[in-house]
Amino acid sequence: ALLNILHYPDERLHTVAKPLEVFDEALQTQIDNMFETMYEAKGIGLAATQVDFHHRLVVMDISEERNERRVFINPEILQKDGETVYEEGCLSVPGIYDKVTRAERVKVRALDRNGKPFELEADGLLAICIQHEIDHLDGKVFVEYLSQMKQTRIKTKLKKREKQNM
Ligand SMILES: O=C(O)C[C@@H](Cc1ccccc1)C(=O)SCC(=O)c1ccccc1
Ligand SMILES: [Zn+2]
Repeated sequence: ALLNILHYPDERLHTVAKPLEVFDEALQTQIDNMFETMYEAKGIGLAATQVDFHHRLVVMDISEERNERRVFINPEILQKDGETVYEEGCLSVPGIYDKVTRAERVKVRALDRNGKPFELEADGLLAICIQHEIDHLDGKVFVEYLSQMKQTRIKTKLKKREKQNM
């Protein structure tokens, strides 16, 4: 089922997600609904926070063919190195793209959808996306890296658009 994606500056996007402890059928449904929502919204990642589910769960597919599903549960970044700048977007901040500086490579440990631990060394867009999604789980949206002036302009712009769409 398609889930509703929260739009910035919705306060719920600043919630810090709790670790996932229960691996039941409901979780599998939540994961499948998040993939369906991410693909429909043409995203390459989606954090549970964005669909108002405040547990540490991220789905991702950065492949061109849209057929390489990745699930990260209770993800932790073990190592960061290098620095890279990328023009990011966010499904919770539609139509806004801006440059963000992040670590070029990350080593991440997480659980897969069956609760099995794994470690991954990532670079490129995968590393950027992992950092962007874990920020969401920590209640952080990429626009918060931009200047105050830009953040104010973005809030005003999105507020106006929300009012028009009422
Ligand atoms: O809001 C999200 O978490 C999804 C977000 C993930 C992301 C995109 C680009 C850089 C970092 C993280 C998106 O998928 S936004 C969709 C989009 O604009 C985009 C898609 C592919 C590459 C770049 C941007
Ligand atoms: Zn985002």
